[in-house]
Amino acid sequence: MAKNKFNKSWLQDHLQDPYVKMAQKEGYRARAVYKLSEIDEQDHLIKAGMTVVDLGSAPGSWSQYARNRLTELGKNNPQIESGKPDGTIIAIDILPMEEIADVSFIQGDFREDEGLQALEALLPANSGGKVDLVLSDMAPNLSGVGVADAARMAFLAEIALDFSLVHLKPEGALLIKCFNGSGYSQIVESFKKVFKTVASRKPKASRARSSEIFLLGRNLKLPK
Ligand SMILES: C[S@@+](CC[C@H](N)C(=O)[O-])C[C@H]1O[C@@H](n2cnc3c(N)ncnc32)[C@H](O)[C@@H]1O
Repeated sequence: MAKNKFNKSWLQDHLQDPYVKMAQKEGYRARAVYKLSEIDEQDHLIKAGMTVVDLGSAPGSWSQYARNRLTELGKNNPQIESGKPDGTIIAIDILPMEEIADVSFIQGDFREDEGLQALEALLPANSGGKVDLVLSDMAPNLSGVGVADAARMAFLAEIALDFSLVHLKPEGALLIKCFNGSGYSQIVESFKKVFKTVASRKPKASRARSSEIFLLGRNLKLPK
């Protein structure tokens, strides 16, 4: 198909997409928010008082969602100022992200020491620098070469897992985006070594034709 024909049909699909329309109506920056919201509704990921790390956060809909949920939960806590979240959100992306109130954002590469250290410096000291929930919607720029793209995706999954091993609380959780193709079963095996429970999720907002799938690990296996 000619390139501009492909772009036209993508644009048409995008404009007709009910999740795009809903995101615009509800003030979210991306339709991706409905992937996280469906998983959160099913798995009750976000709870009051949590420290949440959002890897690959731009344009920001997952951070917006986390902030909205924590603010909703903050209404039950008299110690939380009205309209403020009961919790902490720290986000990182290579790309710039427009400010979101109460979200600390670092523009940096999570694969690089500099980006990682900037993120670690923001982890709240009052919880010993420990985190309750790591979210990763990180995705590499796709080259179209399946094996190379899968390897880049697998690497992002691996470093999100390494970060979680060091920084999650024992009862913490990690949710990552993967491709259900080459390398996926190895990522699942790595998750099973680290977490007591591992589940895959394909939310309705994740297009059926996409090999995208989300992997959720909960409760770290403590060293014996
Ligand atoms: C699908 S988008 C995330 C959408 C976001 N969850 C939202 O709801 O708005 C994937 C993001 O991952 C980011 N990303 C990819 N590799 C990264 C890396 N190594 N470090 C930081 N961000 C990365 C990309 O720049 C991109 O903005």
